[in-house]
Amino acid sequence: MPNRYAYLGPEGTFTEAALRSLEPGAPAASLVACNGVDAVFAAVRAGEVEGGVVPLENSVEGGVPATIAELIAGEPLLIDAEVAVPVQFTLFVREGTGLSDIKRVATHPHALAQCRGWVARHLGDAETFTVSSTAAAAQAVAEPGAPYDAAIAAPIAGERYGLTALVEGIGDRPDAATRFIRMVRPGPLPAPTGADRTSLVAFLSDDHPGALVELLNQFAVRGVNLVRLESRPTGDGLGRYCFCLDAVGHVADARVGEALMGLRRICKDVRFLGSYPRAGADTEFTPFMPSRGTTNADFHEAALWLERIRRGEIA
Ligand SMILES: O=C(O)C(=O)C[C@]1(C(=O)O)C=C[C@@H](O)C=C1
Repeated sequence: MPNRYAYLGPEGTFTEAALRSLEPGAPAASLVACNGVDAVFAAVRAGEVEGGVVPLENSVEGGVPATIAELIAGEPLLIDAEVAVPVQFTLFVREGTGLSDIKRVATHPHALAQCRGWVARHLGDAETFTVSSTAAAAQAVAEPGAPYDAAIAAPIAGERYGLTALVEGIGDRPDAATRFIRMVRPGPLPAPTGADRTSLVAFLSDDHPGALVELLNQFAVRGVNLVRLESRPTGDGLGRYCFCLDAVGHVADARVGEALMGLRRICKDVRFLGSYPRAGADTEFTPFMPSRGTTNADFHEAALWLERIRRGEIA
C-alpha cells in the first residue's frame, strides 16, 4: 500500500502540483484532496494519511495565514519536506465568454493578491470573490448555473475542469513562487543532508528593550544564518507576538542545536517545527563565510576541549 498524502484541493491546485513534485510516482488514489488547510492538518493528526502538503509562503504575498496559525497553535506536527513551485496564473472562462462579459471573478486570496494589478487594469468593473483554492474557483466556474464568470487558477486547473484559457500569465510578477511544506506526525527527523532548513516558533518570555535582539543573537553568535523571520500575533491581545524563524542547518548540527538551547533558556516557549532538506539549495541561499569561531571544526574542537577539562585533563 503506498503512503497516502492529503493536500489542499480539489484537484488542480498549486498544492497538488507541489505534492506531485515531492512524490513523483504516487498513484492518484493515494492523494487525498481536502477543502481547506485546516482539513489537511486534521487528516494528518487523525492518522488518516501519512503526511499533508500545504502552502506556507509566497514570494510576493508572504505567509499563508491558515498554515501559519496551525503551525503556531495547532496540535504539534513536524515538517519533513519542502518544495518551491513557480506560480503562474491563467484567467479561465466557459467557452464563449469574452473579457467584457466577466462580471464575477473567483480565486484564492493569495492568487488574487498576486494578480491585483492585472485585474485592476483589465477587469476593473468586475466583482472579485475569494474561495478556498484556485482549483475550487475553476471547479465552480465549470458548474452548471455557475456563480462566477471567470476563475484565476493554475494552468492545470483549466484542463482538469474543461475551461477555456482566456488570458495566460496574468500574475503581476511572472517569477513568483510559493513554498509548500509537508507535515507529518512527530517521529524520527529526516537525516541531515548538509543543505537543510530548521523551522521554529519562539515566544518571548517578557517584553523589554532588546528582547528580539537577544533572540536573534542566539543565532548570530553561533554563525547560524536566518532565512525567514515573521512576527505573528499570538491571539492573546494586541501587541502580543510570536516569531516564526527559519534557520539554515539541521538541529543535529552543533551550531543549530546550541542556538536552540539558547532560545530555550531565554524564551517562554519554543516550538520546534522540524529540520528537513531545503528546496532550491543551490540557488536560494547566498553562500557566506562563517565568522571567526563558528566553523563546524571550531564547534567540534570546542566540544572536545570541554570534555577534556571536565575529565580534569587540563588544569
Ligand atoms: O489555491 C491553490 O491552488 C493553492 O495551492 C493555494 C495557494 C496559496 O495558498 O498561496 C498556492 C499558491 C498560489 O500562491 C496561490 C494559492
